[in-house]
Amino acid sequence: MQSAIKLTKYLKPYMVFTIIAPLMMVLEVAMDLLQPTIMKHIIDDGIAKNDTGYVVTMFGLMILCAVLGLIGGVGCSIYATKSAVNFATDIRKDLYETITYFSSRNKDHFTLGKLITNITSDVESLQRALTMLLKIFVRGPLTFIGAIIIVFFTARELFPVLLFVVPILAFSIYFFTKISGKLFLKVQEAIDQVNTKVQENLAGIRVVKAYNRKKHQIEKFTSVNGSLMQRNIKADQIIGILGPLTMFVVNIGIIIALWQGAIKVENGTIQVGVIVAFINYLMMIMGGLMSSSAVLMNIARAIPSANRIVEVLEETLDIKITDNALSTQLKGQVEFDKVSFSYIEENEPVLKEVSFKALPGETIGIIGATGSGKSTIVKLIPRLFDVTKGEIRIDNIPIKQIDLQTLRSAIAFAPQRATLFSKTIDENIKYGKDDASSEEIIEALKSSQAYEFVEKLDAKENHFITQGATNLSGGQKQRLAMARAFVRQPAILILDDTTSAVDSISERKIQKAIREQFKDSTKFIVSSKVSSIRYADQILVLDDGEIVGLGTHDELIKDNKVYQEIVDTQQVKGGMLDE
Ligand SMILES: Nc1ncnc2c1ncn2[C@@H]1O[C@H](COP(=O)(O)OP(=O)(O)OP(=O)(O)O)[C@@H](O)[C@H]1O
Repeated sequence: MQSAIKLTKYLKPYMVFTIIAPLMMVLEVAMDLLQPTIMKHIIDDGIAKNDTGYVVTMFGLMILCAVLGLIGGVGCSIYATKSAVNFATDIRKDLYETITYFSSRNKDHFTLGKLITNITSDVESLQRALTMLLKIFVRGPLTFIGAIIIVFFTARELFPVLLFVVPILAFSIYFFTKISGKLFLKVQEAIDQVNTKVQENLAGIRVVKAYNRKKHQIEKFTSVNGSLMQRNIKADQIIGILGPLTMFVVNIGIIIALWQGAIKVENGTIQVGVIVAFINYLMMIMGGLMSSSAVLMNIARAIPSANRIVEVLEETLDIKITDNALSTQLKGQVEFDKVSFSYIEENEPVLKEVSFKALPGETIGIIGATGSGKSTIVKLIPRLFDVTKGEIRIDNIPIKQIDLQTLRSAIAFAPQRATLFSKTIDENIKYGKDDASSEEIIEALKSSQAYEFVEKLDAKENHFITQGATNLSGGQKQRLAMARAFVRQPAILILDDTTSAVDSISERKIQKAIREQFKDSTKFIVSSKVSSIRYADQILVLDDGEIVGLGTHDELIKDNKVYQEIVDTQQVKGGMLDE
């Protein structure tokens, strides 16, 4: 419930709608409550006394009430929807923004399936609960209480029937709502599981096919889907009993009212109109109780959603934003000062006391065995993670004091896994620079050796990349990801193993382009291939998170054992593999 209260801040901008909606509903309920009483007067004072004028006047009053009720109902719907939809849209937007600030460590706290459920069905469930709350929460109790009061004053002779019917109705509704609330919670958990399975299976569809695991995956999906079905059936069956049961109780109430009413009419204690009005009010009481329980049920279902939403919104971001951070033009001198880093605090550091200095314009090659920490070093520069110990400085300023936007704008980062978006090639490249001209895009494509294949495509730069870039080869994806980095003309260029799927001739052309076009940028090239970093100004040799060698290729080959070993394993007669 606390989470739901926290989310009420999203209602503030729509307070006017949120207040008007229930007020309009009060108007509708008041008009509805008047109808049976008017009906009673038509029967007892109009029809029974043959007073046509009175009947016509009362019909007019009924129509007026109906119109006012209609205005109230429609108005309530409009304002309730405005409030709930805007409320949900703002929460969805904030959730999305928060998730975009998540570091990998933050993302690990939630599965992708959960985050998608969070941003879609959890928000939807809150929106539904709020709409119902604004529309029906006023209507339910008001109709219920209003009808009881009117019966007490206008049909007191039949009031004892209510004393019998209402407690049974209230207890049945409370009982079934409580049970079904718990069951619907389980349904929501099953929906989460189905979402996670679908997301996992679709993302890994090729692996599933390649390893012939289709049957296995279908079986797993069938199992979670079956569990969702069972839970849905159980919840729906329980809630399905409620409708007929309450109707049965009300019907018994009507029979008793007619029986008692008939005796009293015979005795002359009440008139027929009172019985008609009573039956109407009895139906209203049932409707009021049922709709109140539906709202309560929706609120009960929305509370776990609210908890999950708040959990994401309040996730402590790894990357802390400093107040008064510096926004300055960066030249690109990068210095690591005894930097240690652990992805998981209690685990052994992945980087241990790493120190080096890269001057603007220099090329730094980073080489080492798989898992030695190469990618981790470069991920610390744009603050995808923050160091655990030590300090990174750019242009002698600690990076935590540099405005994050300024820092990241000065860096072009092509990650190890080329990620492209389902947009055209042109739009994907513009991710690197919003206002890149066609000439700049072509230049970047040429530098990354992508131009040749792009030119052969029917739509050229407007070729649409499918989701997951399934319509491109691994090498093509890497070239486009590099073009996106190149178009930026950054102070710091980071290429994290971006040529693993690129042939050696193209790679040499890319290296040449980088040397010529990024003379002033500090360039970090991560690779497990000596041929990719051989001409770097400084090569960092990493072994198990430690720098075990720092120098040029010629220096390291003379006296660094680890580097020599790497070179030896990649050497073929007369030169380097891939050379
Ligand atoms: N997000 C993460 N969470 C936890 N551990 C991680 C994460 N990313 C990497 N690691 C671990 O950190 C260590 C260094 O990983 P890193 O990716 O920096 O190595 P690498 O030298 O770039 O390897 P490769 O050549 O295979 O790309 C590895 O042991 C890896 O398992």
